[in-house]
Amino acid sequence: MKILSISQTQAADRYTIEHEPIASLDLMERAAQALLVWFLQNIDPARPIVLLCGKGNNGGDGLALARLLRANGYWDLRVFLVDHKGSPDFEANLDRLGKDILQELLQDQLKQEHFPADIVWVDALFGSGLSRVLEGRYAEWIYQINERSGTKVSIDLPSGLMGDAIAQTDLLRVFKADYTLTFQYPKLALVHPYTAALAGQLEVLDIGLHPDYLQSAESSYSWMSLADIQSIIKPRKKHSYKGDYGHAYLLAGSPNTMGAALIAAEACARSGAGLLSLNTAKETFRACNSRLPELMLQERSSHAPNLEAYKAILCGPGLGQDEGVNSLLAELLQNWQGPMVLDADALNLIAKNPSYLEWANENWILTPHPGEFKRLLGLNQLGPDQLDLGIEYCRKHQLNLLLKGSISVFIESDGHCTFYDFGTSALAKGGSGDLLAGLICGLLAQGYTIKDSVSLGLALQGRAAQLAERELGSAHAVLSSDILKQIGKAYASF
Ligand SMILES: NC(=O)C1=CN([C@@H]2O[C@H](COP(=O)(O)OP(=O)(O)OC[C@H]3O[C@@H](n4cnc5c(N)ncnc54)[C@H](OP(=O)(O)O)[C@@H]3O)[C@@H](O)[C@H]2O)[C@@H](O)CC1
Ligand SMILES: Nc1ncnc2c1ncn2[C@@H]1O[C@H](COP(=O)(O)OP(=O)(O)O)[C@@H](O)[C@H]1O
Ligand SMILES: [K+]
Repeated sequence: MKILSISQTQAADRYTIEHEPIASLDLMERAAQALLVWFLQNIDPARPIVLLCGKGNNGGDGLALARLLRANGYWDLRVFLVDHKGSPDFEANLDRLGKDILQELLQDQLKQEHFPADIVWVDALFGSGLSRVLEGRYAEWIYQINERSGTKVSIDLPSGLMGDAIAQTDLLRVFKADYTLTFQYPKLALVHPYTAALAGQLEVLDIGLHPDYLQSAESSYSWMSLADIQSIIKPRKKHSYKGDYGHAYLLAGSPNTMGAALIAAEACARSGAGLLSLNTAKETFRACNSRLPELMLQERSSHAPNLEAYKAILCGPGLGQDEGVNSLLAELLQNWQGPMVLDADALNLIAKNPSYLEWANENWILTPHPGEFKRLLGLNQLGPDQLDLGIEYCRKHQLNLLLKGSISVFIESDGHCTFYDFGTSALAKGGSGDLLAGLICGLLAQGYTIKDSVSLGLALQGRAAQLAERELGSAHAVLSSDILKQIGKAYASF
């Protein structure tokens, strides 16, 4: 799915109004119906709800939702208005709002009143019409609600978040949502690594905007949904042989960090790769054989072996950074032209030796977490321009970057970005990145394209983590070893 700019989003609304055709007010009603469905599925009708409504169409959505909530058994509602005057659709919905719903002008209540701890705050102050950073009373309200407890739900965009002007966003003047219910397409700020956390959990609601507009709109950002994954998976053939599924080669592990290599290796094997060789320190062979007997082990020396037999390579998990490893990595980077995943210490060694990037090509996939990404860019801190810097890096060196995070972004060598929201907080633990790198390498070995390997790798990692979480009862307790065991069920779930 394409991610549209704010001006394209507004054009999509206008196109739908003109070509469906549908009245703007009826489109707002459809949006409010979609919001209502989410509330019915997620919010207990007994909970107290406060809706904060601005004077534009985002506020209009809030008013329409208040009316529908009341009609569906949500009794404890209060509507706070910024103004009684506003956009035509706002005013029409204010007229439609039953007088039995408590309406107040927003003044000092947020500072002075006590609100119950289980309150639901609905943020309908500003959406895609926000044109500048919030100031004065608006900034003050946002600040006060952010300090309050309760569940916070933003309509379309958290107020204060500029949909696609990331550099202009002041992170302290944005409503901090637990959920953002956005219409039809994700907006860049909702998935961008600098601002995504402000949106909480993102839900994309279909409000039936005209598909022709989306088809013709140009965008270099897209959003992958789990529904897109099934078509990527290649079934395993009955009359097949291990040679049909590729031989993966891992340069990973050292005596103190063998776990990372073994997690990556097991993920690689469970992804379906036919054969797997691990080049690692001799002292670790016993541990490797007992943990993963399927492995073929190769003793590490400072020269790369003949690589002809291999289909894909992964370098980095638990590798260490000593001189022997460094020269071995350099030799591999220079000589190997096939698909290759570079993770962990391989990234740290590239950061220390930027001249290695002269050998880069479109078959390289670098998979940094934010710390590694900073090192690759030579920065102390990642700011609002981090995605642009990543795009520039990919174009300059003609390689691919997977920026990992709670939402991950895959940047291709032509600068196109794909965003993925497949994971869970169970993955916020050592080992998850090794597991992902192993999966991607195993998929590359089976002949999946670079993009499909990344997409399917992320989908398997995310779904397997969800399944492990379900089985163990909580994200807290999930280990990479638990996630590895769920890879089969993750495949079956698509
Ligand atoms: N069109 C459709 O069919 C559909 C649209 N939908 C909904 O409409 C939303 C977009 O609505 P919108 O365009 O009316 O803008 P919105 O975000 O409500 O704010 C505009 C108001 O804010 C003001 N303002 C701006 N910045 C400000 C600031 N820093 N500080 C203070 N004020 C500021 C601005 O005033 P001005 O800039 O003129 O001063 C204006 O009064 C979209 O997000 C979705 O929820 C859905 O119903 C689906 C169908
Ligand atoms: N809160 C989260 N939600 C979803 N995915 C997450 C979250 N935290 C981490 N991840 C994923 O877990 C992996 C962590 O990778 P990394 O930091 O390299 O771990 P390690 O080096 O310990 O293996 C990445 O794929 C990242 O996208
Ligand atoms: K909002």
